[in-house]
Amino acid sequence: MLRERLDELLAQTSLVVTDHQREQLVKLVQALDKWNKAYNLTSVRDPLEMVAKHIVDSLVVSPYLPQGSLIDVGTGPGLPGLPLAIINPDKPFVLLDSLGKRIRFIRQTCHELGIKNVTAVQSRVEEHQPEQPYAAVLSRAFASIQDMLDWCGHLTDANGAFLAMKGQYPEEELNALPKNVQVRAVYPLEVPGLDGQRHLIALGYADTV
Ligand SMILES: C[S@@+](CC[C@H](N)C(=O)[O-])C[C@H]1O[C@@H](n2cnc3c(N)ncnc32)[C@H](O)[C@@H]1O
Repeated sequence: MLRERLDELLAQTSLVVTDHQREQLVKLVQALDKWNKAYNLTSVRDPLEMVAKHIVDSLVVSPYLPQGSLIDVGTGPGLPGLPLAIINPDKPFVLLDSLGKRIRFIRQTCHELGIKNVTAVQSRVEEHQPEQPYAAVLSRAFASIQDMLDWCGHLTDANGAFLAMKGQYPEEELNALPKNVQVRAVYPLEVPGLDGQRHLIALGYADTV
């Protein structure tokens, strides 16, 4: 059932996802379902619903990821980072959350699914000191855009991007940003299986580009 639902939804996108990656994505849903009972990882309880709400909703961001390393801040149980890492196995991902049980879930799942391009970090984002600046800082359901910029500014450099996944177009949030913040792009996202609007907002600092 899970595999059929995943195939049905992916067929409505232009994403290229191999058979092996589809198997890993299904196993990720099964792991979320299993661990959710003890670890309360997500309020979505029905694994079939997770396919659209968590897996495909994460994957649709893939075409907009830049070259280089990415950090998913406030990743929770690895969303959107784990699905994206599965379909981009050559791209390095850091998945960061302050809650230990979520990071334990990510590490165990990477081990069981053979995911090699993920480093899971337990830390408050404000305290995380990267060895190298990340090419992009990504988040879903993490914070307001202003808070994301305030808390994550040290994670990237002049060329870096902030990629915020949002539902409705966040007009008020964007209008309230200071002048040195540049909205570089707004991508409306189509998520098969989900009603309602989804947007990816790409931001940077205007005086550093
Ligand atoms: C609403 S959840 C979203 C999880 C996931 N991104 C998703 O879309 O399902 C927000 C997550 O951000 C984490 N978080 C909140 N503030 C944080 C901080 N300052 N540093 C690191 N993680 C934080 C929480 O522990 C939580 O797992």
